Amino acid sequence: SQKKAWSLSNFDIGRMLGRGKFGNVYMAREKESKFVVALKVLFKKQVFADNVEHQVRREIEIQSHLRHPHILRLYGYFHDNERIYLILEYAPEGTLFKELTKQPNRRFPEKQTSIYIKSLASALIYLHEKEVIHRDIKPENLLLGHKGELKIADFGWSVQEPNSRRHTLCGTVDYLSPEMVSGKTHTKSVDIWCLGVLMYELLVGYAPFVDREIKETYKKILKLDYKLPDYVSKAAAHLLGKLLVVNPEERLPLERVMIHPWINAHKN
Ligand SMILES: COc1ccc(/C=N/Nc2[nH]nc(C)c2C(=O)Nc2cccc(NC(C)=O)c2)cc1
Repeated sequence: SQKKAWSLSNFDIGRMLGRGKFGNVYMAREKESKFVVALKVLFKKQVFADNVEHQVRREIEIQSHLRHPHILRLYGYFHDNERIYLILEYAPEGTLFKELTKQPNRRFPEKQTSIYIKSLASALIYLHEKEVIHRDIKPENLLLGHKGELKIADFGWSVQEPNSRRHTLCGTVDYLSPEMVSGKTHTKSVDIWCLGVLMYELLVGYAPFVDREIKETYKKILKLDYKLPDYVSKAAAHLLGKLLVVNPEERLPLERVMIHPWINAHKN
């Protein structure tokens, strides 16, 4: 809902938060309200050169209509001759990836991991009700709010369900589901697979199917070839076994993830 027409003159630009392929993200403050946002600047030249204009339009269309505590808000957008500006929620703690690297042994305690996975599952239930598949759930695309709460960001790859990926992949292949590796059309269930890959990575410190060779990673994904270190609890191993399932139909529905004993163990 684009209520007001924004422009760069409405904002004081702060420090750069990070840089992406299509442009950078800056802290910014809206002059009248003093409200702090993140301004994601995309260069039109790069967007058109890589033919991802439809992806940017989709990111704007989808994210601007979403309202969920664990989904980063898109408040609005505007453009000038060279750039497209996305006015995004500011999450002070940065990416989950950065937080992961700061942990001892680069992995989270099981209780903290279960809180992140529960937040993600509830956001994915909301997204799936809106017929949106995210498809790119990984630590780099998850941000942390001021209370350390998780926020799904970067809807550049989300699509209306069902869909077959149109574009060549960029970034890691570690999160690819078997159906995406074998180029089959995929459904919302791809996000349940990614939830399993993320759960593994947060508990262990690296992704389950990681390998130096991409082809080896593909083979491991298709054969479900991963090892669980012995410090992973039985309850966590049980849930992982229900998420990392080759057949999309047999993956544990997100509603069942929400009530799994490991997810609610921290309740006591
Ligand atoms: C380098 O240390 C950092 C610490 C915190 C941040 C916070 N970023 N917060 C954001 N709120 N809304 C958006 C969108 C963002 C954002 O895109 N951050 C971002 C982008 C690219 C890289 C990173 N890197 C890290 C380490 O967080 C953060 C960004 C960088």
